[in-house]
Amino acid sequence: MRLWQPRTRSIYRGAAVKKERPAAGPRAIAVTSGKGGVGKTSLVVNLALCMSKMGRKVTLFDADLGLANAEVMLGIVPPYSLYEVLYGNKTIEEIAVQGPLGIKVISGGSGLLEMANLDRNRRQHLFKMFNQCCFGDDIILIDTGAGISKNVLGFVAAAGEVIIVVTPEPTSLTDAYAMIKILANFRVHSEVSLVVNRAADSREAMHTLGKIQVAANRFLDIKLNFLGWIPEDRLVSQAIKSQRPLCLASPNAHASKSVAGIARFLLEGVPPASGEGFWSKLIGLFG
Ligand SMILES: Nc1ncnc2c1ncn2[C@@H]1O[C@H](COP(=O)(O)OP(=O)(O)OP(=O)(O)O)[C@@H](O)[C@H]1O
Repeated sequence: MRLWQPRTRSIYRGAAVKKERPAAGPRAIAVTSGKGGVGKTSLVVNLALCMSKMGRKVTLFDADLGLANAEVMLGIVPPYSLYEVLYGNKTIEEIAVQGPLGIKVISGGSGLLEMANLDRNRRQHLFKMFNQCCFGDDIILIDTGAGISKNVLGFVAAAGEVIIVVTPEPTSLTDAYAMIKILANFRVHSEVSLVVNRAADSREAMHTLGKIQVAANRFLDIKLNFLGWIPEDRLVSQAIKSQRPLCLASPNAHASKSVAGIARFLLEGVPPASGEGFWSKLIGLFG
């Protein structure tokens, strides 16, 4: 499987160009944050649904170790996780659960911890199963979990694109910057995309973006792409409480419209170059 490299684009949103999916396989996008609780899972879930509404075949890989929040937000209960694939004779297809609008959900669960202990044959086997399960997809969205652990960085490194979610809070900014710094210093990605969540208004969003951009320009060799901002919206919390994703429960909410805009931008931007496949890279990194 091959996947796309991050896009080259200025920090400000520009004219969108229709993007075609490469024949070789899905585009893998890791969504991460540095700090926890900034709205990463909420973005992944709603992005997946918006992309599905736009006619794309989407797999959501819940790689948030121990916190299967994406499933809770979607109101689904996958009976199995990657653990049963590794130790219980299940295939990835068997553990994948159909979510709303036909999105496919793969739960990493405790199997994520076991990936580091696989021998060569089992790694190859797992890679083949991932490929079979996701080959026909357009997009794999990965909810990586927060922090800068080996596990999170493994998923971020394996994906062709990375989105970092940041809020205007100083702690979120600091942690997002720390993540960007690691990606830049270890040359994991030459560019990353940013989404500012929970901003009071566009001014606050731009201010937040500006702070990261100034520091990155000064100290880091990495390109930042701005995908958009999502306002503070009480309907986000209501949707989570009712376990009905925001863009389905309240498609006209401000936050829903913002996520839909981000999905459009991601799908209709400039086509990036192909790269190595997400699953093979991931399994190599963990092996
Ligand atoms: N735009 C928003 N407006 C208001 N509240 C929001 C918004 N986005 C997220 N939240 C709230 O923030 C909380 C955390 O959201 P979420 O679980 O998506 O974050 P996370 O970054 O995935 O967290 P974790 O690090 O635990 O995985 C939720 O309770 C949600 O209601």
